[in-house]
Amino acid sequence: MWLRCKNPRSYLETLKNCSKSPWILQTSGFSDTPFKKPKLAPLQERRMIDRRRLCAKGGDGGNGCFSFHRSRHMRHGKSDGGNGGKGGDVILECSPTVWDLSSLQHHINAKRGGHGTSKNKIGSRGDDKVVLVPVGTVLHLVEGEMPTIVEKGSSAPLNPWEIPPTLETDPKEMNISKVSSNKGRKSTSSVDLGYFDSSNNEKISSFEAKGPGNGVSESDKMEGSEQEEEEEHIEYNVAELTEPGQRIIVAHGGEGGLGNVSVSQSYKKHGGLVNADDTNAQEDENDDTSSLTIGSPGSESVLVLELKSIADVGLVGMPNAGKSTLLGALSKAQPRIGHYAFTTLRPNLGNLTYDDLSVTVADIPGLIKGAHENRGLGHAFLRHIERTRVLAYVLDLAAALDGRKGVPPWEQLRDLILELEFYNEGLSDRPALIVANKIDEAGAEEVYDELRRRVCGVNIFPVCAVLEEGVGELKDGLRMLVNGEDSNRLTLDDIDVD
Ligand SMILES: Nc1nc2c(ncn2[C@@H]2O[C@H](COP(=O)(O)OP(=O)(O)OP(=O)(O)O)[C@@H](O)[C@H]2O)c(=O)[nH]1
Repeated sequence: MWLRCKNPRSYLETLKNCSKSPWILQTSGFSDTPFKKPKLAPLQERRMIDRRRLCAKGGDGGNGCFSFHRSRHMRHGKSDGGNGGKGGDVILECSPTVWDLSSLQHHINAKRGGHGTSKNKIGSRGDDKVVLVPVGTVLHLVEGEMPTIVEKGSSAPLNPWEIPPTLETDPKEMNISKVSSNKGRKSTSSVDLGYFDSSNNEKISSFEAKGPGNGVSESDKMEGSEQEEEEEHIEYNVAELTEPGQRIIVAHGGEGGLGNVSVSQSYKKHGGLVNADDTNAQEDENDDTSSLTIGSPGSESVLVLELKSIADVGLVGMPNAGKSTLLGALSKAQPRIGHYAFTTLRPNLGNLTYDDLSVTVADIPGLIKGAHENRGLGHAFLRHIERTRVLAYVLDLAAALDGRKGVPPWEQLRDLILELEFYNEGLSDRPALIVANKIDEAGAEEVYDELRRRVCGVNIFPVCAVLEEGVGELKDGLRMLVNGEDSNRLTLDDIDVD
């Protein structure tokens, strides 16, 4: 039986019911095809995003409360305003479930801390904003504080009712005092500020910067000329997220303001307040310390996140050389395989297991001549090769056979090395071997012999990835490379093109 629906709502209702009944649905157009084909996302949208700019802002601290306890018997009661809560941090967490940076927002703000209230109630701590990033994310700092990594320390619980220490009048120490005053509430959170004292149950250390710009203090930056300030100064590789579960704070929450309990304790300590019940004294206190009750703003930072795959072996080759097929033959990975170029749009990872060793293999999207000038899929993927220990050049023996438009394997090899070197000098300088793929094709044997004559210095493995022929020998070759038993490298001098 056919159903006819003109109203889209009733169409949906009918669609729902349709799954329960054997009836066939016909849309208002009365076409023969009952359902429309889902639209595929355009190619641009499916591309891997492996570089993203991120603006992070920690939550502002909550304000301290200025209140006095009053009752029928006590007209001018004691101070009872609680401290404001600390703002939340913006945290990046390394997760193996995330493939690329496409799900990352450009602006990330953590929640602000709650305000303190009367009866000495401390404001709630602002929620942290935890953002998942892929394994192998590298951070470059454009603006703001250096990120801090979170190291789990002793899990001894803190007393949440610990009374905050009094305020120091020294403005330099004041900040530290304010941080310490949050110790009681900190125990509820897994992460907190980097400058907590060692008695804390979590110790957070600053990252050692690896780039040339490291060590430049804030004051040094301020001294720079105006022109320099206008230019974007990036500190490269300030931190790396390489292990699942690793966390890093990129923007700290602001400290909560002091409630008048903490303020008046300090006042008494320094002789400013003689009698807490004295109204004039309370007014003086109000004037001098009102600024201290305001929570400090959360820190801000601008970062560039860059994804670099981490693998032991990188499969490098021209499009259609058979890299994905080879990855499937070497490991249990099931990458997309197609007879057209650029089937692989993002690096695929596979695990190659030996009895005593496990090796990660990355299938890097195809490179073409001019990739470093952003031709083909561009040079975005060349950065993944930086994070591989050894290289396997996958060459298509059949690319130039039978009048096909491809180039012979030795030219493929030369172009690949040139692309790597154009992108980053020395990128090809790592232990390597050659996979001569598609040996099953007619005429490929002769091309293979020619390849052996023209290329020296590294091992060449004839392979048919589709039929998994020669894969066992290749596995042994890769194992020797990863172990360090074979450290042969390939240079342009080893290739005879003409
Ligand atoms: N005859 C033959 N064909 C192969 C062999 N290996 C792969 N192919 C075919 O070559 C085509 C390309 O294979 P892919 O594995 O997608 O190649 P790729 O290098 O990953 O391609 P990109 O994704 O464009 O980088 C497919 O049609 C495969 O079936 C082989 O050993 N012999």
